[in-house]
Amino acid sequence: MVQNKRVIGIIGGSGIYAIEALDAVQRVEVETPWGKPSDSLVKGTIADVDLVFLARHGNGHAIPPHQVNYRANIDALKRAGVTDLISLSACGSFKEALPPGMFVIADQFIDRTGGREKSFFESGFVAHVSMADPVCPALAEALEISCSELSIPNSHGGTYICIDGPQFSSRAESNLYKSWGCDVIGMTAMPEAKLAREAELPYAIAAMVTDYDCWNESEGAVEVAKVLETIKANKDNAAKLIENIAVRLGPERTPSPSGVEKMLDMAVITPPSARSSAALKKLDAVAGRFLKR
Ligand SMILES: CSC[C@H]1O[C@H](OP(=O)(O)O)[C@H](O)[C@@H]1O
Ligand SMILES: Nc1ncnc2[nH]cnc12
Repeated sequence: MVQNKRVIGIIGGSGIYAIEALDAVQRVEVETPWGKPSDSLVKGTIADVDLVFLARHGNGHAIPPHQVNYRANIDALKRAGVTDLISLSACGSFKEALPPGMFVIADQFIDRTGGREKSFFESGFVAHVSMADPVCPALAEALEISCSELSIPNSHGGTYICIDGPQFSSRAESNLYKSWGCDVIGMTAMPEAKLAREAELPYAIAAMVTDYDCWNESEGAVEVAKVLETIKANKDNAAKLIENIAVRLGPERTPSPSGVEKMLDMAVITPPSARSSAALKKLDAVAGRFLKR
């Protein structure tokens, strides 16, 4: 059964390592069948809405994007009862119309990463989820309305291309991605959004533009110091956005219009007789609803 009580999961990216507005804060260490998440989960409430926060790059930003344990992060949040997942990320921009400080509520992704664990489903339990519309339209719309209400510059829709990093792109790559029509670039939304889908979690992303990548020669190349400066200048906006979205979404939820909460009903191909007990054991949280039907 789809849960009615809402628990908002927030994954904080570069520069977002805590939520100051959280009340009744509890830090919880979690272990998952996929290993340890990036950090302890921080549970709390804002205006009677339950939230669970996770710092994607861990305490002190010690985990680089290509070594984040994305499976453990999504499993841990699912295990903690999260029903709606919002990612906050820093990103580069390919468009003059998306300048630094703009929050891009991306709704499509291009995955250029390799060597990352991208699925919960392995030998003994095979499933193919749809990534046609990877973002929950209701969460994305709520992000847009919250940004607008707070006068945070925002743009709804757009394609986020995810590279492995940790190096920024070469100018040739940057020009290529721009020519593909990508809007923004980052290093973390993949496989995060894929795994959220496999875990039947509605997902949306607010990607804060911090730079123009390097296609825009008049701006020079990307540097971490400049990225951090932009994040610092817009950090209050991220904090206000989290508070506003919690109040807007409220403590009770209705199912996502995307139907993601029942995604596995259409995706699993391995019949019960061919499923391995080892695979099933690891899927107790991620595929719990499906397996208990
Ligand atoms: C500090 S610049 C590069 C770094 O920032 C972004 O991280 P996140 O998405 O977690 O905010 C980008 O993806 C890179 O990991
Ligand atoms: N230009 C860029 N490329 C990849 N990840 C980023 N994160 C912030 N800016 C970025």
